Amino acid sequence: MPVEEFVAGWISGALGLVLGHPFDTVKVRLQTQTTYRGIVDCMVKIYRHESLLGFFKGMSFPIASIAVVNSVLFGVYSNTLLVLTATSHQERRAQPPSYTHIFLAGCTGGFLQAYCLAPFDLIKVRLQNQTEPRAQPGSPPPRYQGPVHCAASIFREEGPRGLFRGAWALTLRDTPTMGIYFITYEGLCRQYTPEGQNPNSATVLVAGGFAGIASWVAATPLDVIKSRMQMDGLRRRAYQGMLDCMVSSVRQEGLGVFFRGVTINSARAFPVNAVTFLSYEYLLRWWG
Ligand SMILES: C[N+](C)(C)CCCC[C@H](N)C(=O)O
Repeated sequence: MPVEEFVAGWISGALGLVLGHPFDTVKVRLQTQTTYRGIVDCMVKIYRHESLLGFFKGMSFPIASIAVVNSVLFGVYSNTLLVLTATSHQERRAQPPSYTHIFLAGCTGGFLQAYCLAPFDLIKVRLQNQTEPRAQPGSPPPRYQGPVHCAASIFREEGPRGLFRGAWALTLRDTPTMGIYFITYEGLCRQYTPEGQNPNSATVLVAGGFAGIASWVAATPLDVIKSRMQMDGLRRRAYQGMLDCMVSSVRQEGLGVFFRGVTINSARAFPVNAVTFLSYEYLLRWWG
């Protein structure tokens, strides 16, 4: 099994992640809290109240986990294509796989990475939602002091299954939308590249950026439900399950609730995924 794809997936994922984390914090807050009037209001409040560091809450864990998550995604994607089409990464420019195969490989990668991502994503969301400023003498400490403390507290208070809260919603969110992700990327690359050649950097950046946007727009409704399920169970359970969460969110906030955070998600998705695909492609060409 070729391993370069796993390593390239890891490095490219980490580069994209740091760039996108501040957007991600704003997104999670807009989706789960009602105190902010919009993107700008949320940014100003985070900055005033928590300083620049507020934007980077919950980042250390994703950085550690992206090694597993993004390498599973890209590694499984590429190796599934190898099984389906019997072509290696190097051969795929000359013999491009069909869109059905690309979609299936993307869904497989998305499905498997969702399980690795679930506990890390839960901890990220819980930490991002702590609005307390940095510890000051005399002020009560925040509920979770850091990722490890957060994981241990969830384990203690909500049991081992608590670490997988929201995992179902996450899997449903990622399986089809990772198919969309790779189809959009390949489709745009093929559109702007003469047959048999490698796409140039500008094409890779733009195709990667739009792949990120397309898959995130499709993923946003379940992303909102996922974040809410993850925050549930902190004090008392508000939702009986995913369906109940959907129904009561729509009842209280209208259908628009499914698109909370879509603007900020797209603004984040373009640079993050442009950088992810560019570094992925170049690392593989460089090794290959
Ligand atoms: C499938 N879904 C839309 C959830 C994600 C697609 C892009 C994944 C990328 N690592 C990012 O963080 O943007």
